[in-house]
Amino acid sequence: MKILTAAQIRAADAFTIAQEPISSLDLMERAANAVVAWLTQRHGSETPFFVFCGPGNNGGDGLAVARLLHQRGYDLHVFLVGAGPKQSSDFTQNLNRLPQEIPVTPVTSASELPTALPQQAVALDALLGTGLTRALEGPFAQVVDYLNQQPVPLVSVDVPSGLFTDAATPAGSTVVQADITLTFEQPKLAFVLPSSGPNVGEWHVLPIGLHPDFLAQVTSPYQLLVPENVKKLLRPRAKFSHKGTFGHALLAGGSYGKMGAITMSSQAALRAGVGLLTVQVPQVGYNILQTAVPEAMVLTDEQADYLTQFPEDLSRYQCIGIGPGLGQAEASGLALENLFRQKLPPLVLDADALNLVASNRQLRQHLPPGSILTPHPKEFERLTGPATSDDHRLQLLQSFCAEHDCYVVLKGAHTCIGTPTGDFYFNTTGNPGMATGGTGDVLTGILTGLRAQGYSALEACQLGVYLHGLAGDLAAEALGEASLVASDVYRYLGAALKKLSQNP
Ligand SMILES: NC(=O)C1=CN([C@@H]2O[C@H](COP(=O)(O)OP(=O)(O)OC[C@H]3O[C@@H](n4cnc5c(N)ncnc54)[C@H](O)[C@@H]3O)[C@@H](O)[C@H]2O)[C@@H](O)CC1
Ligand SMILES: [K+]
Repeated sequence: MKILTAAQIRAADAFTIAQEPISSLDLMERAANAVVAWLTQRHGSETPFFVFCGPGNNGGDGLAVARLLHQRGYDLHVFLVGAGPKQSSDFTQNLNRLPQEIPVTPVTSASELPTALPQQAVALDALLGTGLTRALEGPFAQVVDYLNQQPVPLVSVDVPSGLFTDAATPAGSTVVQADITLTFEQPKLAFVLPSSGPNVGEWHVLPIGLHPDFLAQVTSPYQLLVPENVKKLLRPRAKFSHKGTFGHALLAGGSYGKMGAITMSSQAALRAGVGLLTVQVPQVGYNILQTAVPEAMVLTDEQADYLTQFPEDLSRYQCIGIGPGLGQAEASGLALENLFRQKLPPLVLDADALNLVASNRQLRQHLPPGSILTPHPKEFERLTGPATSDDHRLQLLQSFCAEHDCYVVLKGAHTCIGTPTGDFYFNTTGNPGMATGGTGDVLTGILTGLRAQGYSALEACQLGVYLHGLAGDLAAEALGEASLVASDVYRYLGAALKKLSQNP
């Protein structure tokens, strides 16, 4: 699903209005009906709604929602901020349509607001949407500060007011802290970025029938990974297939005290469906691997406690995953340098393999093209230098992937896949329970297992990241978020694969 800029959304509105054709007032009515359908499914008519409207079309949405909720028997209170000569015509028309029984309070300062909203109420933020051009101040900022302190659910219409959708929101500015954001037709970039995402709360995309021709032809470097698209990547297993059909993966890593990491990667690669798995570990890992992962073949290093070499014949492997539990011994770095000089199958690099690459210019310069790197933000910044903002981090991601012709899976609440072509894919699965040691090792195993099966680097990233989060979601559903551990993620990988393949 494409993530569009505010300007593209305006163009989509205009195209729909001209081509469907539909008046902008009726399009607003459609948007308002979608919000009302969502709200009335979750709140009975005993819930009073307090609707805070700005002077533009976002405020117009709020007024239309207030009228439609009133028609359904809800108790409504409307507050107007900034209304006057600059109000939009659809706002004015909806204000004129508002039934007289709904109390309307113009607000020029916080003193005109009720001391506190009743606890059973829901507050609706329809102050400003995608038309935001500057940080909030004056009565807008005062009302937002007030709303953020109210002990009631705060639902933002389209966008939390004060949040810029596709540019950085100035630090320290006043922004609605929404519990829920009901956004129209397409998600916005700010929703998936770490500094702005928390303001959006739980977000839902409400279709309002923008013209499909426009949505099909508009281009955006930013996409969301949604099940409808990810599912198409899955390859069914043919009846006459055998273990050779599903590739042979090599995982390399582990060191004294860190054998769990490579063990979990191994489990994950197997659960991702790889046909054969060999694991290269220091000697300390031999018994551990053979016992914990009987399905894997194990090769041991000359060294007892850390890796100093890779197998000589690499031609039998369709993918090599390196890094989980590797450590940063100098000899391991030298082994990587030697490896990068050879003709290699596709690589997946994680954890200490990334730290070794970050601290060694030779390694960075000879990064094999087409590699998949899976850093968390700190590991990423070791590779690229510090990012000063979310936007800057995306720029660094784009230039790193282009320069090294590689795929970077930047891990986070909405993991972002950067590609050599400059396209970005944001994940939609996963939960805070996965913020626990070892889930990254599981991801490395999944990506290695998928790549070895013949999925392209981009397919493996999309499918792997999505399934990893989905497995975590299924695990959290069964076990709760707090006690979720990394091994639960690979244990639920089969269920995730099944769920994705059955998705309608
Ligand atoms: N036909 C359409 O265009 C549709 C628009 N929709 C709604 O329209 C919204 C966009 O509406 P608008 O473009 O009218 O913009 P907004 O309602 O977001 O903002 C209104 C106006 O406020 C002014 N403004 C910007 N920053 C401000 C600030 N910091 N303080 C005070 N005023 C400020 C600007 O002049 C802006 O045009 C969307 O977010 C969505 O809610 C929906 O009704 C769907 C259909
Ligand atoms: K809003």
